[in-house]
Amino acid sequence: MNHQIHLRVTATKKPFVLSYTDAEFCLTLGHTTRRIPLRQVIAIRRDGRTVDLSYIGRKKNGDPMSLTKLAGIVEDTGEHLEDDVLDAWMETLLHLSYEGTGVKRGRRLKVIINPHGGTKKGAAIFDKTVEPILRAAQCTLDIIHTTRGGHAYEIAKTTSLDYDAMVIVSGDGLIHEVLNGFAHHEQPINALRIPIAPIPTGTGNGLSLNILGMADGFDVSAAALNAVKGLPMKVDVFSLTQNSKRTISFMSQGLGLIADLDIGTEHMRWMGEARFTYGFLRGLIQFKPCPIQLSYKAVEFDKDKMYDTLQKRRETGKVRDATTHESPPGPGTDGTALPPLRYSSTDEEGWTTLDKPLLYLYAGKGPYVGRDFMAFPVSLPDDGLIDIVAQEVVSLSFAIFVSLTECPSHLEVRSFSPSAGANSSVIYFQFKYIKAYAYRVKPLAPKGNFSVDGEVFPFEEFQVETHQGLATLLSPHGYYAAEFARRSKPSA
Ligand SMILES: Nc1ncnc2c1ncn2[C@@H]1O[C@H](COP(=O)(O)OP(=O)(O)OP(=O)(O)O)[C@@H](O)[C@H]1O
Repeated sequence: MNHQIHLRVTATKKPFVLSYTDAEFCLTLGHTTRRIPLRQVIAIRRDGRTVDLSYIGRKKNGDPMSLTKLAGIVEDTGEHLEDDVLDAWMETLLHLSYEGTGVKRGRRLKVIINPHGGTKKGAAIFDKTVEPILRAAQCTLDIIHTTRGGHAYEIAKTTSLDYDAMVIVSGDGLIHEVLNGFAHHEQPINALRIPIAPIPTGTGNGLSLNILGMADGFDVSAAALNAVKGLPMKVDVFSLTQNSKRTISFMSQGLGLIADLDIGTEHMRWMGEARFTYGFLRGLIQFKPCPIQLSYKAVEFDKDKMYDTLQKRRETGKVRDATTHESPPGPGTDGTALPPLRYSSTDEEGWTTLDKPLLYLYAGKGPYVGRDFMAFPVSLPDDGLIDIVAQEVVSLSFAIFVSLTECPSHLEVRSFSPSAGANSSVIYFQFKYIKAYAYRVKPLAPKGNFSVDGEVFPFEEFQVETHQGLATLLSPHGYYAAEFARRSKPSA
């Protein structure tokens, strides 16, 4: 169909000319044309000859995304545009914008809002910015505000399974609760198939950064668009077993300096992100080895191979044709139980034990664990592996030297990460970077900090193993959006 519509919006001297191709919606006024990817068009409807169009876009490059609603009266230029032709034109536009990109129209969404997350603005941000987008896209909303810690866990545990996605208006803490609620659902496998779409209003919004990338990771309109138009992306999660209790972790487990940064500076929240810089410097001065023994069932140590696999995944991994989240259950599961654990705490075959003292241990999934902190740069959503970063004490001074020379402008915690920020790649240095099926930690001292997805856990023996593709996220890309460039190895 090759029609154009002339739409006179109040106060414009000339009518807008609306047209589209298979990929873009074009909005022309005079000599200026705005091109909007069809993925960003969320609604068009008419009442008589008045047409309303809604899309998510940026006012200018570099601006955050926002909802634009354009309403005007269709004008005939020469030949009369019949109503049925106009309807067919609009329907084709909607079809290309939804089904054409593999997305069902008018999703049924469960929305969980934590009014206490981050700066406590989640509810207001939802009302002002997110809900208008979801409503404009004619989604059906079932909205609930949490009233206490643990509430999101209970909601997820008992949720009906017929939602197209669960929209979490909060930070990573609530995602952790929801995934654990799903894991305790009477049909855990089916519950974990409900895709999660985070709206970043917490303190730590690592998942949103990984899904949307650094530019849009904190943009609530981009996140709302993802809830409307994102495609299901399978993602691995971990079972963490400690004292016979099994917890689902989706992002990270940290011990030593890394955990001290988060947990050990809780009382300094008033400092904002500066508390991490403070914690890092304090950790350096204290230079405390982390009293643990690490064992792992490794799959890959070669960082070049990891990088190449990452690139290949990004080139070929775009998810298409994923209108539902109903992939078959994994082997041996009928949806009524979590997959059984593959490794016992005494399993030794194929396991390696590291006998060197560590400054910290950080393991997880998803490149970013927080703003500008790319802990696991070559992490893949669904390789069935956990990325483990272990910093040996012996190489500390070299690591600091390298970190600081790589990122002279970032004299803070992010510089100390195995890979820091969007443009650096420090993984070639003295950090041990391992991809593994599983790992276990035995504390060698009674006291220490241990954080799981940012939450405090007891400093006691634990074991972690991966479950490939067990959970589901909504994603615009089908891969983690974090940009990561390899640099050449430093000369010895
Ligand atoms: N209504 C509520 N009142 C108090 N705490 C709540 C409420 N709802 C959820 N919580 C708690 O808020 C925490 C999660 O917050 P969020 O998801 O924003 O993660 P976060 O960014 O890591 O947290 P925070 O902003 O608190 O640091 C969880 O510990 C959860 O139990």
